[in-house]
Amino acid sequence: MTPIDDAHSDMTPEAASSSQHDTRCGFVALIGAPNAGKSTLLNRLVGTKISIVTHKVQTTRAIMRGIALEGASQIIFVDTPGIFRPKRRLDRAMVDTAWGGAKDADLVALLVDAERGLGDDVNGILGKLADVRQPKILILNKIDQVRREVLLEMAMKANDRVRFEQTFMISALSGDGCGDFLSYLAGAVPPGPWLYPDDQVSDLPLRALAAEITREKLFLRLHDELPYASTVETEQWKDQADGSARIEQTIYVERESQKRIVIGHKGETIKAISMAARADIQEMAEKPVHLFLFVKVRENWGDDPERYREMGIEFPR
Ligand SMILES: Nc1nc2c(ncn2[C@@H]2O[C@H](COP(=O)(O)OP(=O)(O)OP(=O)(O)O)[C@@H](O)[C@H]2O)c(=O)[nH]1
Repeated sequence: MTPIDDAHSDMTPEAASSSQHDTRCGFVALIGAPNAGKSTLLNRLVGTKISIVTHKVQTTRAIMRGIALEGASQIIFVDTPGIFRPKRRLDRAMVDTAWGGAKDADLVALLVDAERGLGDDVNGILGKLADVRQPKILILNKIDQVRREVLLEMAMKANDRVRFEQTFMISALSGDGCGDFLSYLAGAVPPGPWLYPDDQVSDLPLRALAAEITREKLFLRLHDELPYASTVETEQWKDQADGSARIEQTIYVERESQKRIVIGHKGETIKAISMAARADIQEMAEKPVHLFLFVKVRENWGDDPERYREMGIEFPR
């Protein structure tokens, strides 16, 4: 018998039967080094494209949430920006945001790229995790690439350093082990009413998601030429009478030279970015989309705290 069943045993039969339908709801922070696979896992568990996966390291800046439903449980994921050694001011803000997300959550899940193993970055995170009070879960990801013995040794080493409630071995890419992880979370989040209607998979407004999609296309196309400090904002989203949406977005870069790169020869680059983004935004919005992209220079963008705040990043007080 689970503790919950015990608690019900002295209730009236009616109360006991209605409480069997009691819901659970909680926040799970996904913590991990850049490229550990957080976005891939989140996309899989939530079943819709919410967090953006790119091969560019450190692209997940703002905290994004995806909501998974499993049985009577609603699991709200807080996808954190990559935790890594801060260099610039923006980077430090990202790290603080990531740990802030962890402290507000009911559970903290550390996702480790098992292919890379327990390097300096993961060891640093393990050191900090020991001070986190919430129940902690270890997830070794990319098991499709790693031998079993290596995985077991890694799991043991990590568990020696931090008291994890549970260790999961998964492949976010193939889905192996992801269902077990989700079932575990469904039972681990606290009893309580759902915070979001069940058809709502993300609390990010469509405009922000649309901006993320364009930013993904921008990075996929220009990964080596553009600093990740470039950003995209949806300035206007108009649902039109014919059922389509007219969307205007601005790509902000730091220098004139970057503006030229984004636009490309005869506008070819921006056209390609726009076409790719439009296709994905259309799919997300489930309606035809007319996308208009503008490129503007915003100098010293990376040092402007107001910009971070708009992205949900707060500086420590
Ligand atoms: N082989 C393999 N590759 C994976 C797996 N999970 C993720 N990847 C790949 O790892 C890379 C990084 O994945 P992301 O999901 O973007 O990583 P992230 O942790 O969100 O990265 P940041 O946003 O930089 O923090 C991508 O190329 C994924 O396709 C897996 O289970 N197996």
